[in-house]
Amino acid sequence: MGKEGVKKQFVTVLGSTGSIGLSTLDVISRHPERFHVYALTANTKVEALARQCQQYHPTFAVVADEKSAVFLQQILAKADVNTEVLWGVQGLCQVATEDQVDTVMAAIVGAAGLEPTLAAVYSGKKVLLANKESLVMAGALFMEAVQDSGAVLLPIDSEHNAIFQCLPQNSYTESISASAKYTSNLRTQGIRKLLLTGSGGPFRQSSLEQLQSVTPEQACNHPNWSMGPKISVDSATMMNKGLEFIEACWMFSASPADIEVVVHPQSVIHSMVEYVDGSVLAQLGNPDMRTPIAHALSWPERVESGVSSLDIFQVAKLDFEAPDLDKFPCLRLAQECADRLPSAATVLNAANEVAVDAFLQNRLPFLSISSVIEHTLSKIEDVEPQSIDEVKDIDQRARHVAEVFLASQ
Ligand SMILES: NC(=O)C1=CN([C@@H]2O[C@H](COP(=O)(O)OP(=O)(O)OC[C@H]3O[C@@H](n4cnc5c(N)ncnc54)[C@H](OP(=O)(O)O)[C@@H]3O)[C@@H](O)[C@H]2O)C=CC1
Ligand SMILES: CC(=O)[C@@H](O)[C@H](O)COP(=O)(O)O
Ligand SMILES: [Mn+2]
Repeated sequence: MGKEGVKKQFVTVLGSTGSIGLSTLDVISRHPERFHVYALTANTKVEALARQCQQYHPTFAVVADEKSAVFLQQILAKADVNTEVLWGVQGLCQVATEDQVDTVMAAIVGAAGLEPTLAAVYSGKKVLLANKESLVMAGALFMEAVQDSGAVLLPIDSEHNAIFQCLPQNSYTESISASAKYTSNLRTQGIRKLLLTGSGGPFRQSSLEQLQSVTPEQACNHPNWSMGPKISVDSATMMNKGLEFIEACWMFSASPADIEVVVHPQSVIHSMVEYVDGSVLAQLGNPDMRTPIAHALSWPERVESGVSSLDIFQVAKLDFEAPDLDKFPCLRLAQECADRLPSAATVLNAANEVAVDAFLQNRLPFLSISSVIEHTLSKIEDVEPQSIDEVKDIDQRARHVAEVFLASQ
């Protein structure tokens, strides 16, 4: 028990060296009586992970491979830190499922997060989902696993966390227990639609001609949020809003027709829920991920997050626009996938990861990201995957098609 009579949560942070990982540790540090860091994980930033181990003394730390594990062990031995070092996907799954773990922050970027996040779900953990790609690529099977295991799935993505906060009490638990794909039960709860807000990214006001020559540095310069490179590029193409559209369909058992994307350049309203009586509930706050992280970590209670008060007088003005689907075809492609069989979203996600990676390495122009995705979607037939192995196979095939197309450009 902690000081306040609250049972201490043992937390595994998957992706602790990333942007969400760092914000999570910042919130956790403010409440040592509530949270204990059980395990931390990184991919390549071994020295950063070593510093985190020196600060939080987790039971386990996980890195990508054996060589990195040996390097980390050496640093920790010199610093007299008694953390056990594991490596690879097996290590990630172990720290996501250990009996002592109450809560798993799923903050690895991309498809690499699928296995450990699902492992946490299968073990019935409280899963704080930042890794939207895992839900996009395996939506139906992921949500089935949540229902079967009794895991508590809480949204970290700021928009989904905002929607969650604006839903009627208990409705989220009900929506999670709905079984079939997008069995929209929103209407039975008096909800007319979900309004998913997005900033429009750094190129909201750029012309198509200007977009031809934008650089990775410009694409990663988000106007409101400080995030990792992959999601920053996704925001710049508005694929982030497309992935979030699919994420919201699965998470809230909503049909694509129930969700409207609204461009809101200030990122002060983080999303809204419209009810049949005309009421629209919104969640507002400064654009700082420590708010949704603190909300989910302490749910159903509230704790201080370190985020300053929203100065509504300084904000003064809130703007709204419809998205421009000609300038941002990635959003259109993702919305189309939401209406197709689930494998389409798996293919979309895989092709997007390949294309974004190529763009970040200056191997692909910004405007060709959507071409890679459109081509890959046209080459792989839509199916309803029956297992995670089938999802992984579709993901691999899509990556191959996207790479071959890239090489031909
Ligand atoms: N950043 C944000 O504000 C938001 C992020 N999200 C989502 O959260 C997730 C994380 O985003 P973000 O924190 O920005 O990303 P970052 O790139 O900042 O961090 C990613 C983390 O994942 C680790 N990682 C990367 N590749 C692998 C791999 N193959 N195996 C194991 N670990 C890996 C990284 O390790 P290392 O540091 O060693 O490379 C790092 O710890 C994404 O899915 C994103 O869409 C959602 C909403 C907001
Ligand atoms: C903070 C967060 O949740 C991001 O997903 C954010 O929404 C990205 O900004 P865009 O709204 O520009 O995609
Ligand atoms: Mn978001």
